Formats: sequence, C-alpha cells, structure tokens
Amino acid sequence: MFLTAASSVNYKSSSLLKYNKAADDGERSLLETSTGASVDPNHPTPVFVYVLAFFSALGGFLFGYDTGVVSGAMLLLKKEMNLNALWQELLVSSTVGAAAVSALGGGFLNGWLGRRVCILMASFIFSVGGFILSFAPDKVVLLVGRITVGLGIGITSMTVPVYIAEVSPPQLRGQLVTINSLFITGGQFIASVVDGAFSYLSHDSWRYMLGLSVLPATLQFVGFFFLPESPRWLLQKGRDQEAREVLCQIRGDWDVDEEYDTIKTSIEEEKKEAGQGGLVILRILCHAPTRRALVVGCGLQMFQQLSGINTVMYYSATILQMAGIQDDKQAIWLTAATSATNFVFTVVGVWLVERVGRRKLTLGSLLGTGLSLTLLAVGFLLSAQNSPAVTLHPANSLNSSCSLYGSCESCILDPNCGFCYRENSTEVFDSSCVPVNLVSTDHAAWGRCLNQTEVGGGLMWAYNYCPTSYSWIVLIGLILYLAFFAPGMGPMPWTVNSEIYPLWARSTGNAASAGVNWIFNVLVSLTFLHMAEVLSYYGAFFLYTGLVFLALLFVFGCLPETQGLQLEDIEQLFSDQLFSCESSFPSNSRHVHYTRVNGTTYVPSDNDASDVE
Ligand SMILES: O[C@H]1[C@H](O)[C@@H](O)[C@H](O)[C@@H](O)[C@H]1O
Repeated sequence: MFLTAASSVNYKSSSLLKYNKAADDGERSLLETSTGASVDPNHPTPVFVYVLAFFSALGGFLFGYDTGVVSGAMLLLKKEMNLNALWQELLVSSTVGAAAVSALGGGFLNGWLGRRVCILMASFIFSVGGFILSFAPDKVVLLVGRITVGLGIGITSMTVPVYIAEVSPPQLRGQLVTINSLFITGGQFIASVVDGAFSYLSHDSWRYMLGLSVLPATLQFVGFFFLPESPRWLLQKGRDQEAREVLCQIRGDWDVDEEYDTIKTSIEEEKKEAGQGGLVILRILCHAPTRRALVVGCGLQMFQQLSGINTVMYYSATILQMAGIQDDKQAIWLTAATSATNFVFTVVGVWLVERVGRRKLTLGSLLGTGLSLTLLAVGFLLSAQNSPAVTLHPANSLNSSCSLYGSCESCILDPNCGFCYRENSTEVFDSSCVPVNLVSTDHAAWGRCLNQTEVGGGLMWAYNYCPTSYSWIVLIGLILYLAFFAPGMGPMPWTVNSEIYPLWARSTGNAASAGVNWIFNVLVSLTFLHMAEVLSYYGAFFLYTGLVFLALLFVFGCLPETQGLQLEDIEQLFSDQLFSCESSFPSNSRHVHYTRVNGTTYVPSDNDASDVE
C-alpha cells in the first residue's frame, strides 16, 4: 500500500523521482532505490563489510589517539626538553594545522588515486610520524614528527568516512560510518589511559606515548594491502569489471546487478547534469544542489567545533580540579574518565543513528548540548561571583602585576598568575595572588607556594581555577555535555558529510568540510584562553551556548534525513532552497520508495491515485 507524497514535495531535478511513502502498516517492505534496486533490510550483511569498516576505522583511532595523547606527553616533554609556552603551543597546534592543510589537499588525492591508496598513504604517514616522534633527539625533530602525524590525520579524517559510506549497504551505512567516530573517541580514551599509565615512568616515557601509534598504523597498512577499492570510485574511473567484482565481494550472495546499474546510471546522469571540465570546487559552487550540500556539510563541521567539544575535553582536568581533585595523578585518571564518557556515549550514537535517523539525533544532541553548556556557564558564573578574595599582598621581588588582583577570579584569568591559599572546611583564608613558575605551572615562582613540598603542607596552589563550592554544578554540566554531544554532534557531521555529495563532488566536498572542521578546531583552541581573559570562563561558555542554539536553527532549517537512502538518491534532498526544505524532507519514520522515471521531470501531485504506479 502506498501513500502519496506531501504536496509540498517538489523534485525538479532531471533525473527524477516518483516518490511514494510506504504505509505504516507494519509491512517492513524492501527499500527501493531510484532505479528500483531493492535492498532487503533483513538480509544478513556479509562479515566482509564489517572487516572493511574495522580496518578503515583504525584511521579514526589514529586520529583520536594522536590528537589525544599529546596533552599527557606534553607534561613530561616540557620538563625534559625545557619547552617554553610557544614551543608547547607549536607542538600541539602544528598537528591540527597540518591536518587542516592535508584534509583540504586530500580531496584531490582521493579523486585521483582512490580511497584505498589514500588510506594506505595515511597509515604509512602515521607510521613514519610515530617513528620520528619516538626517536626525536630535540624539539625541532619533534615538531617535524607532529606535523607528519597531522598530515596523516587530515587525509584519514576525510577519506575513511567516504570509503565506509561507499562500501556499506544503505540500511547500515549510518551505523558503520559512525563506528569511525567511535574509533576516534576510542583513540582519545586509549590515549588518556596510556598518558596515565606512562606518567608513572619517568625518563623518556613520552617516547612510548607518542610512538605507540605505529602499531595500529602498521596494522591498517598491512590490512589495506588486501582490501579492495571502493566500487563507486572504480566505476567513476571506468574500471567497470573490477567494480562489479568488488560489489560481489561486499554484498555476498545479493544480486548486485541493480546496485551496479544504479551507480553507473547515476554517474552518467551526473556527468550530464554537472558537466565535466573545470575545477570541482567551482562546479560544486555553480550547481545549486551540491552548493547547498556543501553549505550543510561545512556548517555542521563548523558548528561541531564551535560547540566547544575540544575546549570542554581539554578543560575537563581543570573542571575536575575545581571540584576538589588536587592530586595530579588523580586528575590525569579523571581526565581519562572524561574521554571514557565521550567514548561510551558515542556508542549510544552508533545504536541510535539507524533507529532515529541523523536529523533527529543531531537536533536532540544540540538541544541537550546547549542546555548543558548553559549549566556549565551558570556553574562558572556562580563560582566567579563567590570567588574568594585575596587577603595577603606580599611584597614581591619580581615586580609582577599579580599582586594587583583583588580576587581569585581575576587572578587566575591572568595566565601569569596563580592563587596560593589555605582552607578549612568552610572557608579560604591566607590567600595571595603570585606569579606562576615559568617552567612548571604546578607551583609559584616565589613565596609560600614556591615548591611542591610546601604546597603539600597545608598550603594550596590553584592555577587556572579557583576553589569553589559550586564545582558540582560544573561537574554535572560537564557530564551532561558529553552525554549529549557524543551521540550526535560528535559523529553526525562526519557521517552526514560522507553521504550528501554526489560521487563527482564527494572527495572535494568532504575535503572542504573536513578542512573547515580542522580550521575551526585550531581557532577555538587558540582563542579560548584569550576569550576567557576578556569574558571570564562563564562568558566564554555562554558564548558557546549561543552558538549551539544558532546551530540548532541551522540544522532545523537545512539538514535533510538521509537514512536508508542509497547514496545516488541523496542529492535530490537538496533540490529545494535551504531553510525552506524542512517540509519536503522525507520523514524517516516511514519507508521511502523511489521510482526513477528516466529522463522525465516528475512532480508528485496531491492525488494519491496518480502517484501510485
Ligand atoms: O567528532 C570528533 C570527536 O567528537 C572528538 O571527540 C573531537 O575531539 C573531534 O574534534 C571531533 O571531530
């Protein structure tokens, strides 16, 4: 039984669709793609597809591991190599900057050499980077290693989701691509555990931390020697026979003729529609549906970073210190608990993505993220308003500006100062604001909090945070933030981007949007501390809250549901103007049946009968 499309649906594209929605009559019918290719959602998926997804997602693991491990390694490196703030900043940001460059360049490589070669290349680069890092004799070589690893991360971040999307059957695609994000957060979690474990070894343990990534990189490299290229890329390059063989391999005993024909027809139609010559990015911008897809893809990636995930993750150690965890080792392990929370809730995303769809998952995630950020900001606001006063103003030999501050809040917002104090169960007393030691922020440059042994003797040293009795609000805000962000806004930008571009635009579209992700990643991390100096922590978190609510409007107005559709059909969802198309997004609660009426422009009518074939 079929219902008609809503009257607002108006597909104008030449490749057209007869559009019917399956009745909600319990009949779990076949999903029918645009050429009538049938995909039975109940048909078992060959194990080989999972093997492909696993080896590809090792790229996600390396992305997560290499971005996550550096914070723990830096604690040791800065002491061993005597790194000043500029070098520390360089070693952290160079990786993210290099990832931005190589993600942008990766689009060209992807289209030219194929997904498989790019993944092989990235795992090779990761291994080389890992070796350079673990044998680095000085900080310059370390920098070269960090840049090398960044180049690998950029290529991986844009290639792996595309590869997985192109080999997956439609009804599992969301889940399998989201597994890559699970591996990213898994990599970050393992990195924090490794950081914790190796922090007990003193000399050179950073070499193991940074070098360990060679293992998964080599595993991926060896694995991909035996794994096939994406059938879609092969067909695009005219390697039809190889493409058919790969399709047979990844679809097991399914009949692959229909899927093969769908991809082939769609490649031919794409060529007619979007032309062939010229720069792909210009063709994307000149062709309305792909331009809209690009706006949605880049917008999602931008808003992912503007939601402040990396600030919250990075800042979690401080949040935990505010909550009264003073011991360094304990703080390291609790930071591991933060990344574990991020990881565990990404599992929820993998579970939900094919149940509720990308759109609802992203909207729900943004709403929860926005509310949790509000809670975080309120927690910081209350802490700031009740910030302990500075009661002692010791005359200092270094003539620093720290002694001018009247409260802990203003003292700790100056990166050169820290708060030295005593406390009993009810109040903070004997407090002073003094310069921080330039080599280690663990203690003051002079005075009572000069060295750690003294800090242990009843005196407390707070760098970056203030003692507060409102820390529990911030802690709850942090946990809720991760619980809402991780299933939706974490993975969905990657998942959606792997699906929304037609084949000819897919490499370039993903390169551009991944580039946007990395560029905003650098921007947000470089601006956070300056922003906090001007707006305070609560101001910075209120700003992120505002950006998340903007993101909510953006997603509500622009993101169509791609669940269950074959990749070749998704471009149709962008035939209408953004912000006007919400009503024409097929609801994922119903199955969508498409019938391609080749060469005819089809506009569904309001009349049930006329829309049924
Ligand atoms: O999707 C990932 C994930 O959410 C990570 O936790 C975050 O560090 C990355 O920046 C993001 O792209």
